[in-house]
Amino acid sequence: MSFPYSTEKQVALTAVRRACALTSSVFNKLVRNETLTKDDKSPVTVGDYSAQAVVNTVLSRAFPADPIVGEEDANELRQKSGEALKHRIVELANEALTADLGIGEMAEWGLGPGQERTPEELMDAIDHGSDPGGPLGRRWTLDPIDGTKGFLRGEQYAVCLALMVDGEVVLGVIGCPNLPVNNAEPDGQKGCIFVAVKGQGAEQTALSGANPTPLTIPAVTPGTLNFLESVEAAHSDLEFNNRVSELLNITRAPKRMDSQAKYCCLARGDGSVYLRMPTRAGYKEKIWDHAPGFVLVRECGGIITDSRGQPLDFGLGRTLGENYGVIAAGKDVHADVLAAVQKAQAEEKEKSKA
Ligand SMILES: Nc1ncnc2c1ncn2[C@@H]1O[C@H](COP(=O)(O)OS(=O)(=O)O)[C@@H](OP(=O)(O)O)[C@H]1O
Ligand SMILES: [Mg+2]
Ligand SMILES: [Mg+2]
Ligand SMILES: [Mg+2]
Repeated sequence: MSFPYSTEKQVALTAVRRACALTSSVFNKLVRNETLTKDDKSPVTVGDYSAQAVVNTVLSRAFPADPIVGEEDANELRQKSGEALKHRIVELANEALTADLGIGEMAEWGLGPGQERTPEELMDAIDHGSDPGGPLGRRWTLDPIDGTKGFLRGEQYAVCLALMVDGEVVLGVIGCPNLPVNNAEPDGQKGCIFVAVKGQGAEQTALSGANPTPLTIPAVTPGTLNFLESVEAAHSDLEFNNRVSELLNITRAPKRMDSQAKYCCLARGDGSVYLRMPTRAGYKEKIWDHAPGFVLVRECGGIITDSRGQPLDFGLGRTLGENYGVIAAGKDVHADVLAAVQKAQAEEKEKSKA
Protein backbone atom coordinates (compact mmCIF):
# COMPACT_ATOMS: atom_id res chain seq x y z
CA MET A 1 0.00 0.00 0.00
CA SER A 2 1.35 3.41 -0.79
CA PHE A 3 0.60 6.43 1.39
CA PRO A 4 -1.14 9.49 -0.07
CA TYR A 5 1.35 11.89 -1.64
CA SER A 6 4.19 9.35 -1.62
CA THR A 7 5.18 10.14 -5.23
CA GLU A 8 4.88 13.88 -4.59
CA LYS A 9 7.10 13.48 -1.52
CA GLN A 10 9.76 11.62 -3.50
CA VAL A 11 9.69 14.12 -6.37
CA ALA A 12 9.80 17.12 -4.01
CA LEU A 13 12.73 15.64 -2.05
CA THR A 14 14.58 14.98 -5.29
CA ALA A 15 13.97 18.49 -6.64
CA VAL A 16 15.01 20.17 -3.39
CA ARG A 17 18.12 17.97 -2.94
CA ARG A 18 19.29 18.80 -6.46
CA ALA A 19 18.59 22.50 -5.91
CA CYS A 20 20.57 22.40 -2.63
CA ALA A 21 23.57 20.84 -4.40
CA LEU A 22 23.30 23.64 -6.94
CA THR A 23 23.09 26.49 -4.42
CA SER A 24 26.04 25.07 -2.45
CA SER A 25 28.05 24.95 -5.65
CA VAL A 26 27.02 28.53 -6.53
CA PHE A 27 28.19 29.64 -3.09
CA ASN A 28 31.52 27.87 -3.45
CA LYS A 29 32.15 29.07 -7.00
CA LEU A 30 30.81 32.60 -6.84
CA VAL A 31 30.84 33.78 -3.27
CA ARG A 32 33.80 32.03 -1.71
CA ASN A 33 36.26 31.86 -4.58
CA GLU A 34 35.60 35.01 -6.51
CA THR A 35 36.16 38.58 -5.58
CA LEU A 36 32.79 40.23 -5.35
CA THR A 37 31.88 43.49 -3.73
CA LYS A 38 29.88 43.02 -0.55
CA ASP A 39 26.64 44.29 -2.01
CA ASP A 40 26.98 42.47 -5.32
CA LYS A 41 23.65 40.76 -5.88
CA SER A 42 24.78 38.44 -8.66
CA PRO A 43 25.55 35.20 -6.77
CA VAL A 44 22.22 35.17 -5.07
CA THR A 45 20.47 36.05 -8.32
CA VAL A 46 22.22 33.22 -10.13
CA GLY A 47 21.33 30.87 -7.28
CA ASP A 48 17.66 31.92 -7.09
CA TYR A 49 16.99 31.64 -10.79
CA SER A 50 18.84 28.42 -11.44
CA ALA A 51 17.34 26.69 -8.39
CA GLN A 52 13.84 27.74 -9.49
CA ALA A 53 14.61 26.45 -13.03
CA VAL A 54 15.67 23.06 -11.64
CA VAL A 55 12.77 22.57 -9.22
CA ASN A 56 10.14 23.73 -11.73
CA THR A 57 11.61 21.51 -14.48
CA VAL A 58 11.35 18.45 -12.24
CA LEU A 59 7.84 19.33 -10.99
CA SER A 60 6.45 20.01 -14.42
CA ARG A 61 7.85 16.76 -15.81
CA ALA A 62 6.44 14.70 -12.93
CA PHE A 63 3.14 16.62 -12.57
CA PRO A 64 2.51 18.51 -15.82
CA ALA A 65 -0.92 19.77 -14.77
CA ASP A 66 0.19 21.33 -11.46
CA PRO A 67 0.57 25.14 -11.31
CA ILE A 68 3.48 26.62 -9.31
CA VAL A 69 3.59 29.79 -7.21
CA GLY A 70 7.31 30.60 -7.32
CA GLU A 71 9.11 33.64 -5.97
CA GLU A 72 11.11 34.44 -9.13
CA ASP A 73 10.29 35.19 -12.78
CA ALA A 74 12.54 35.32 -15.84
CA ASN A 75 11.68 38.85 -17.08
CA GLU A 76 15.11 40.26 -16.27
CA LEU A 77 16.84 37.31 -17.95
CA ARG A 78 14.84 37.69 -21.14
CA GLN A 79 16.20 41.26 -21.63
CA LYS A 80 19.32 41.78 -23.73
CA SER A 81 21.15 42.98 -20.60
CA GLY A 82 20.42 39.63 -18.90
CA GLU A 83 22.32 37.53 -21.49
CA ALA A 84 25.45 36.87 -19.41
CA LEU A 85 23.40 36.04 -16.33
CA LYS A 86 21.17 33.73 -18.38
CA HIS A 87 24.18 31.86 -19.78
CA ARG A 88 25.45 31.14 -16.27
CA ILE A 89 22.03 30.05 -15.07
CA VAL A 90 21.51 27.66 -17.97
CA GLU A 91 24.91 26.08 -17.34
CA LEU A 92 24.25 25.61 -13.61
CA ALA A 93 20.69 24.33 -14.03
CA ASN A 94 21.78 21.80 -16.65
CA GLU A 95 24.65 20.66 -14.43
CA ALA A 96 22.12 19.98 -11.65
CA LEU A 97 19.55 18.28 -13.89
CA THR A 98 22.00 15.98 -15.68
CA ALA A 99 23.87 14.67 -12.62
CA ASP A 100 23.64 10.88 -12.25
CA LEU A 101 20.44 9.48 -10.81
CA GLY A 102 20.49 8.93 -7.04
CA ILE A 103 18.43 6.55 -4.90
CA GLY A 104 14.70 6.97 -5.58
CA GLU A 105 15.23 9.32 -8.55
CA MET A 106 13.61 8.61 -11.92
CA ALA A 107 14.69 9.53 -15.44
CA GLU A 108 11.00 10.32 -16.19
CA TRP A 109 11.35 13.37 -13.96
CA GLY A 110 13.68 14.88 -16.55
CA LEU A 111 16.82 13.92 -14.65
CA GLY A 112 20.10 12.20 -15.44
CA PRO A 113 22.75 12.28 -18.15
CA GLY A 114 21.56 13.59 -21.52
CA GLN A 115 18.61 15.55 -20.11
CA GLU A 116 19.97 19.04 -20.93
CA ARG A 117 17.38 21.78 -21.52
CA THR A 118 17.61 24.65 -23.94
CA PRO A 119 17.87 28.18 -22.53
CA GLU A 120 14.28 28.82 -23.69
CA GLU A 121 12.99 25.71 -21.90
CA LEU A 122 14.71 26.81 -18.70
CA MET A 123 13.36 30.38 -18.95
CA ASP A 124 9.89 28.91 -19.45
CA ALA A 125 10.43 26.64 -16.45
CA ILE A 126 11.26 29.68 -14.29
CA ASP A 127 8.15 31.47 -15.56
CA HIS A 128 6.06 28.43 -14.81
CA GLY A 129 6.17 29.82 -11.25
CA SER A 130 3.80 32.68 -12.07
CA ASP A 131 0.58 31.09 -10.81
CA PRO A 132 -1.52 33.59 -8.82
CA GLY A 133 -2.48 31.04 -6.13
CA GLY A 134 -6.00 30.70 -4.79
CA PRO A 135 -8.41 28.62 -2.74
CA LEU A 136 -9.15 25.75 -5.11
CA GLY A 137 -7.18 22.94 -6.68
CA ARG A 138 -3.67 21.63 -6.37
CA ARG A 139 -0.59 23.85 -6.65
CA TRP A 140 3.03 24.02 -5.48
CA THR A 141 4.78 26.97 -3.91
CA LEU A 142 8.54 27.47 -4.17
CA ASP A 143 11.14 29.73 -2.60
CA PRO A 144 14.31 28.69 -4.45
CA ILE A 145 16.55 30.48 -1.92
CA ASP A 146 14.87 31.66 1.25
CA GLY A 147 17.08 33.83 3.44
CA THR A 148 19.06 35.38 0.60
CA LYS A 149 21.01 37.50 3.08
CA GLY A 150 22.01 34.39 5.02
CA PHE A 151 23.09 32.69 1.79
CA LEU A 152 25.46 35.54 0.99
CA ARG A 153 26.91 35.52 4.52
CA GLY A 154 27.53 31.77 4.34
CA GLU A 155 24.99 31.27 7.11
CA GLN A 156 21.49 29.81 7.10
CA TYR A 157 19.30 29.73 4.02
CA ALA A 158 16.83 27.17 2.70
CA VAL A 159 15.32 25.77 -0.48
CA CYS A 160 11.61 25.59 0.31
CA LEU A 161 8.84 23.73 -1.51
CA ALA A 162 5.26 22.90 -0.54
CA LEU A 163 2.20 21.34 -2.12
CA MET A 164 -1.23 22.81 -1.39
CA VAL A 165 -4.61 21.28 -2.11
CA ASP A 166 -7.65 23.55 -1.86
CA GLY A 167 -5.63 26.04 0.19
CA GLU A 168 -4.43 23.40 2.65
CA VAL A 169 -0.68 22.63 2.83
CA VAL A 170 -0.34 18.84 2.47
CA LEU A 171 3.41 18.45 1.90
CA GLY A 172 6.43 20.56 2.77
CA VAL A 173 10.13 20.10 2.07
CA ILE A 174 12.87 22.39 3.39
CA GLY A 175 16.51 21.84 2.41
CA CYS A 176 19.06 23.58 4.64
CA PRO A 177 22.57 23.13 3.19
CA ASN A 178 24.32 24.94 6.07
CA LEU A 179 22.35 23.64 9.04
CA PRO A 180 24.26 21.22 11.32
CA VAL A 181 22.71 17.76 11.18
CA ASN A 182 22.90 17.71 14.95
CA ASN A 183 22.46 20.95 16.89
CA ALA A 184 24.69 19.61 19.67
CA GLU A 185 27.57 19.39 17.16
CA PRO A 186 27.66 22.84 15.51
CA ASP A 187 31.01 22.06 13.87
CA GLY A 188 29.96 18.60 12.75
CA GLN A 189 28.30 17.50 9.52
CA LYS A 190 26.19 20.19 7.84
CA GLY A 191 23.27 19.99 5.43
CA CYS A 192 19.84 18.52 6.17
CA ILE A 193 16.47 18.16 4.55
CA PHE A 194 13.13 18.21 6.36
CA VAL A 195 9.88 16.77 5.04
CA ALA A 196 6.35 16.73 6.42
CA VAL A 197 3.21 15.22 4.96
CA LYS A 198 -0.19 16.11 6.37
CA GLY A 199 -1.35 13.32 8.69
CA GLN A 200 1.90 11.34 8.27
CA GLY A 201 4.36 13.19 10.51
CA ALA A 202 7.72 14.75 9.76
CA GLU A 203 11.33 13.67 9.43
CA GLN A 204 14.85 14.96 8.93
CA THR A 205 17.57 13.39 6.79
CA ALA A 206 21.17 14.49 6.22
CA LEU A 207 21.47 15.93 2.70
CA SER A 208 24.18 13.38 2.05
CA GLY A 209 22.34 10.54 3.76
CA ALA A 210 19.38 8.23 3.30
CA ASN A 211 18.08 7.36 6.77
CA PRO A 212 15.38 9.72 8.02
CA THR A 213 14.86 10.53 11.70
CA PRO A 214 11.26 11.18 12.79
CA LEU A 215 10.72 14.58 14.42
CA THR A 216 8.54 15.72 17.31
CA ILE A 217 8.83 19.06 19.11
CA PRO A 218 10.03 18.18 22.60
CA ALA A 219 8.17 19.47 25.65
CA VAL A 220 9.86 22.59 27.04
CA THR A 221 11.12 22.51 30.59
CA PRO A 222 10.34 25.76 32.44
CA GLY A 223 13.20 28.22 32.28
CA THR A 224 14.59 26.90 29.00
CA LEU A 225 12.24 28.71 26.65
CA ASN A 226 13.94 30.72 23.91
CA PHE A 227 12.99 32.54 20.73
CA LEU A 228 13.95 31.88 17.14
CA GLU A 229 13.87 35.10 15.15
CA SER A 230 14.95 36.85 11.95
CA VAL A 231 18.37 38.40 11.54
CA GLU A 232 17.10 41.36 9.54
CA ALA A 233 15.37 43.95 11.72
CA ALA A 234 13.36 45.00 8.65
CA HIS A 235 11.72 41.57 8.37
CA SER A 236 10.36 41.17 11.85
CA ASP A 237 9.79 43.43 14.87
CA LEU A 238 12.65 42.38 17.14
CA GLU A 239 11.83 45.02 19.80
CA PHE A 240 8.38 43.53 20.07
CA ASN A 241 9.88 40.04 20.50
CA ASN A 242 11.99 41.46 23.27
CA ARG A 243 8.92 42.72 25.14
CA VAL A 244 7.12 39.40 24.68
CA SER A 245 10.18 37.60 26.08
CA GLU A 246 10.10 39.86 29.12
CA LEU A 247 6.43 39.12 29.66
CA LEU A 248 7.22 35.40 29.50
CA ASN A 249 10.22 35.80 31.85
CA ILE A 250 12.52 34.37 29.21
CA THR A 251 16.15 34.69 30.19
CA ARG A 252 17.84 32.81 27.34
CA ALA A 253 19.08 34.91 24.42
CA PRO A 254 17.12 34.59 21.18
CA LYS A 255 18.60 32.49 18.40
CA ARG A 256 18.72 34.60 15.25
CA MET A 257 18.93 33.00 11.84
CA ASP A 258 17.74 33.65 8.31
CA SER A 259 15.16 31.62 6.41
CA GLN A 260 12.74 28.82 7.20
CA ALA A 261 15.62 27.04 8.92
CA LYS A 262 13.89 28.66 11.95
CA TYR A 263 10.91 26.34 11.46
CA CYS A 264 13.30 23.38 11.15
CA CYS A 265 15.04 24.31 14.39
CA LEU A 266 11.70 24.59 16.13
CA ALA A 267 10.69 21.19 14.74
CA ARG A 268 13.67 19.46 16.34
CA GLY A 269 13.70 21.49 19.55
CA ASP A 270 16.72 23.73 18.85
CA GLY A 271 14.56 26.70 19.83
CA SER A 272 11.10 26.90 21.33
CA VAL A 273 9.18 29.83 19.79
CA TYR A 274 9.30 31.35 16.30
CA LEU A 275 7.71 34.80 16.50
CA ARG A 276 7.55 37.06 13.46
CA MET A 277 5.54 40.27 13.78
CA PRO A 278 5.33 42.89 11.02
CA THR A 279 7.64 45.88 11.16
CA ARG A 280 5.42 48.07 9.02
CA ALA A 281 1.82 48.24 7.85
CA GLY A 282 1.31 47.02 4.32
CA TYR A 283 3.91 44.22 4.00
CA LYS A 284 2.12 40.99 3.19
CA GLU A 285 3.90 37.74 3.97
CA LYS A 286 4.44 35.50 0.92
CA ILE A 287 3.03 31.98 0.93
CA TRP A 288 6.41 30.48 -0.10
CA ASP A 289 8.03 31.97 3.02
CA HIS A 290 5.76 29.92 5.32
CA ALA A 291 3.92 27.03 3.61
CA PRO A 292 6.52 24.26 4.17
CA GLY A 293 7.25 25.53 7.69
CA PHE A 294 3.53 25.55 8.50
CA VAL A 295 3.00 21.85 7.72
CA LEU A 296 6.33 20.94 9.33
CA VAL A 297 5.41 22.57 12.65
CA ARG A 298 1.97 20.97 12.67
CA GLU A 299 3.28 17.51 11.82
CA CYS A 300 5.84 17.78 14.62
CA GLY A 301 2.99 18.33 17.07
CA GLY A 302 3.32 22.11 17.26
CA ILE A 303 0.82 24.93 16.84
CA ILE A 304 1.15 27.75 14.33
CA THR A 305 -1.22 30.73 14.18
CA ASP A 306 -1.23 34.47 13.63
CA SER A 307 -1.42 36.92 16.56
CA ARG A 308 -5.23 36.56 16.64
CA GLY A 309 -4.81 32.82 17.22
CA GLN A 310 -6.11 32.05 13.70
CA PRO A 311 -4.44 29.56 11.37
CA LEU A 312 -2.56 31.03 8.37
CA ASP A 313 -4.60 31.02 5.14
CA PHE A 314 -2.68 29.71 2.13
CA GLY A 315 -5.69 29.96 -0.19
CA LEU A 316 -5.76 33.73 -0.65
CA GLY A 317 -3.27 34.10 -3.50
CA ARG A 318 0.50 34.66 -3.55
CA THR A 319 0.40 36.24 -0.08
CA LEU A 320 -1.13 35.40 3.29
CA GLY A 321 -3.28 38.54 3.07
CA GLU A 322 -3.52 41.07 5.89
CA ASN A 323 -0.46 40.61 8.13
CA TYR A 324 -1.18 39.57 11.71
CA GLY A 325 2.24 38.00 12.17
CA VAL A 326 3.20 34.39 12.84
CA ILE A 327 3.53 32.53 16.16
CA ALA A 328 4.84 28.96 16.01
CA ALA A 329 5.60 26.90 19.12
CA GLY A 330 5.15 23.55 20.78
CA LYS A 331 1.61 22.76 21.95
CA ASP A 332 2.58 23.19 25.60
CA VAL A 333 3.79 26.78 25.12
CA HIS A 334 1.82 28.28 22.24
CA ALA A 335 -1.14 29.52 24.34
CA ASP A 336 1.16 31.35 26.78
CA VAL A 337 3.08 32.98 23.93
CA LEU A 338 -0.15 34.03 22.22
CA ALA A 339 -1.41 35.62 25.46
CA ALA A 340 1.90 37.47 25.92
CA VAL A 341 1.82 38.70 22.31
CA GLN A 342 -1.70 40.03 22.79
CA LYS A 343 -0.69 41.70 26.05
CA ALA A 344 2.30 43.39 24.36
CA GLN A 345 0.00 44.54 21.54
CA ALA A 346 -2.44 46.03 24.07
CA GLU A 347 0.46 47.85 25.76
CA GLU A 348 1.55 49.29 22.40
CA LYS A 349 -1.96 50.47 21.71
CA GLU A 350 -2.14 52.19 25.11
CA LYS A 351 1.22 53.86 24.49
CA SER A 352 0.17 55.16 21.11
CA LYS A 353 -2.94 56.72 22.70
CA ALA A 354 -0.89 58.49 25.39
N1 LIG B 1 9.46 43.89 5.19
C1 LIG B 1 9.45 42.57 5.26
N2 LIG B 1 8.79 41.95 6.28
C2 LIG B 1 8.77 40.62 6.40
N3 LIG B 1 9.40 39.78 5.53
C3 LIG B 1 10.05 40.33 4.49
C4 LIG B 1 10.11 41.73 4.29
N4 LIG B 1 10.84 41.96 3.19
C5 LIG B 1 11.21 40.76 2.70
N5 LIG B 1 10.73 39.78 3.48
C6 LIG B 1 10.81 38.33 3.34
O1 LIG B 1 11.62 37.81 4.38
C7 LIG B 1 12.22 36.63 3.87
C8 LIG B 1 13.42 36.28 4.68
O2 LIG B 1 12.96 36.13 6.00
P1 LIG B 1 13.94 35.78 7.12
O3 LIG B 1 13.21 35.34 8.33
O4 LIG B 1 14.96 34.84 6.55
O5 LIG B 1 14.59 37.15 7.39
S1 LIG B 1 16.02 37.32 7.89
O6 LIG B 1 16.87 37.23 6.69
O7 LIG B 1 16.31 36.33 8.89
O8 LIG B 1 16.02 38.60 8.47
C9 LIG B 1 12.57 37.00 2.48
O9 LIG B 1 12.68 35.82 1.74
P2 LIG B 1 13.83 35.73 0.59
O10 LIG B 1 13.58 36.89 -0.34
O11 LIG B 1 13.48 34.44 -0.05
O12 LIG B 1 15.14 35.75 1.27
C10 LIG B 1 11.43 37.90 2.03
O13 LIG B 1 10.44 37.22 1.30
MG1 LIG C 1 11.85 33.81 1.22
MG1 LIG D 1 13.83 33.66 -1.92
MG1 LIG E 1 13.42 37.50 -2.18
